[in-house]
Amino acid sequence: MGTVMLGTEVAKAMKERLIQRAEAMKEKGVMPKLAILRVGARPDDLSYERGAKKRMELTGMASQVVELPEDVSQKKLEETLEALNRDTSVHGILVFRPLPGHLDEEPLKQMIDPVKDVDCMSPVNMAKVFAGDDSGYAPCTAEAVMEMLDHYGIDPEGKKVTVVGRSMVVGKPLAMLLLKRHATVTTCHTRTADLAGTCRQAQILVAAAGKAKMVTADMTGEGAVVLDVGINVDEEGNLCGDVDFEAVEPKASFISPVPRGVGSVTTSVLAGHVLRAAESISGVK
Ligand SMILES: Nc1nc(=O)c2c([nH]1)NC[C@@H]1CN(c3ccc(C(=O)N[C@@H](CCC(=O)O)C(=O)O)cc3)C=[N+]21
Repeated sequence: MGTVMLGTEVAKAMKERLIQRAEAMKEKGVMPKLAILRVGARPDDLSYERGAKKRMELTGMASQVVELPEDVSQKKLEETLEALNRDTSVHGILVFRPLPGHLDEEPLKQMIDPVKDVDCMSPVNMAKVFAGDDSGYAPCTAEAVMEMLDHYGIDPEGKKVTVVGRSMVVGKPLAMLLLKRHATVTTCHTRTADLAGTCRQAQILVAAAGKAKMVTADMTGEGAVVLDVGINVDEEGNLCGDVDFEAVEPKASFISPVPRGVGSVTTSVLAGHVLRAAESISGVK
């Protein structure tokens, strides 16, 4: 029987500190503000958007959603991002990804102001994550996994950690955050020869592949800590993770659910990044 790692509990613990910091900024005349740039209406984007707006509101900060149609032109998208870069009332910018297929993410990555880049889209921030320099912003979801481990007193130092997935939003940067904390990290992906065996070896197993219920009981070692980063939407429109929770839970020592797991911490990490951006842009703290 595994202890269920509730992201909602972790978020609750982070909330007071965020409120205090936001309050201090507001007393100095700065209202920290997040701008979300969304193209189209993917269900996972909308889920994140709901969570992020709620978290900003609960911690006393502002948010604004800029919505562009699914078929928006590259030019219009770039102009919109430029305008947010220049807007002095905006401290953090989050561009939902992946973008629709006809759009090119590359110029946006180069363009976003690294200081406002609260979800690590810019190569400047990504390079910092890889260098172990925490003066930039790591992707919020990758950092949320670390917050979950810390909250539940699980130290990755010296442990065998397997990360399933190598995306630039979670898998790859998370491997770097874990390495910084002295874990022995294995990254698995679609071409990994013995995926089940590699996962079974892990003391901490992180599922970030984006494939519903792909982590099964036979892939989980006895007593493993299992973190589910997957945000999938099933046929009925319900959120579900990358882990088959029912089957894996009896073998795990700790396991995070979806929803109310890592995703609910992601928005708290995001709110913290917006605060840090507001502090550095306005020069007050
Ligand atoms: N640049 C970028 N970075 C991302 O990290 C990113 C993205 N684009 N595009 C969309 C996906 C999806 N995603 C979620 C994060 C938190 C919740 C979340 O807070 N979920 C709540 C439920 C919220 C609700 O549905 O009301 C929960 O799990 O309990 C959901 C989805 C981040 N993504």
